[in-house]
Amino acid sequence: MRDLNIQTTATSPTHQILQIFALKINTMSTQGLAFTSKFHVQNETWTAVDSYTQSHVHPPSTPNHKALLDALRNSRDKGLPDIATAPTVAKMYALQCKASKVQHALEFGTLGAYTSIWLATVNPTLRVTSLEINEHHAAVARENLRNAGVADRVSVRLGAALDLLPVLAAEIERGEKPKLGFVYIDADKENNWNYLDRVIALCEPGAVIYVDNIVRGGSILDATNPEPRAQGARRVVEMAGKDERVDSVVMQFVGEKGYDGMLMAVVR
Ligand SMILES: C[S@@+](CC[C@H](N)C(=O)[O-])C[C@H]1O[C@@H](n2cnc3c(N)ncnc32)[C@H](O)[C@@H]1O
Repeated sequence: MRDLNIQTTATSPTHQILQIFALKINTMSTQGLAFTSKFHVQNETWTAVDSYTQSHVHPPSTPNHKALLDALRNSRDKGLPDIATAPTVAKMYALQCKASKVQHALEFGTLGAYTSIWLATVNPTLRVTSLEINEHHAAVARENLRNAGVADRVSVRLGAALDLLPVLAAEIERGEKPKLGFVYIDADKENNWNYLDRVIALCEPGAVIYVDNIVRGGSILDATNPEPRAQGARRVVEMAGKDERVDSVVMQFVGEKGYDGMLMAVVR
């Protein structure tokens, strides 16, 4: 608890239930791969709940189960960092696209295309554009997308997202691509606000934009934290709250990847 400054007593229900460990612990995840928390906060109960619920709502018999597991394994084998979006969260994004009948989704930060594979496999007609600055990540992502059978609908673009965005904007402007119905911001956190600010104009009304890693184990509360990613989380929340183009909310969550949360902004 020392890292988070959360007030519980040794005998409080919160303490008994949560048992937050400041040390990294490895427990088996929902997909049989061990995850470690980015924020050094993991909890056996959170992981067990994810594991139990996912075994029912996303059992191994689900068509995309193997492709997702293969993508995680291949990414790990090829040396990508263990920072893919949690399975429950990625599935929630895929279901969000399904519920909103999204035609075109944009992701900032592809890594090994784990979320892109979720989006494209759950939504058979969805087109995904994903922006990635790291050449090796992009190469592994393309390989994973081919293996998952969705490479024809997911376009991984190599470069800095701020440079790639105007190219996509011109394509949308010319009518070569539909406006965006879903956006997932999960790249360099320092640019969270720059991405949100610039992408709104590319979205259709009602589009949903998520910004990941906002709560960061509670460290969003620390205004004095000089860490640029922590400041990036605070800035996007503060700026989105003032922005008349969107309605926003921050949702906290816990799970096998620890304690975090996302900003959701809906375009007016
Ligand atoms: C947290 S990972 C993305 C995880 C991925 N969204 C998923 O669900 O598995 C962040 C990725 O953003 C990429 N990235 C960092 N800075 C970037 C930038 N300026 N433009 C594009 N991608 C960037 C990193 O190379 C990394 O692959």
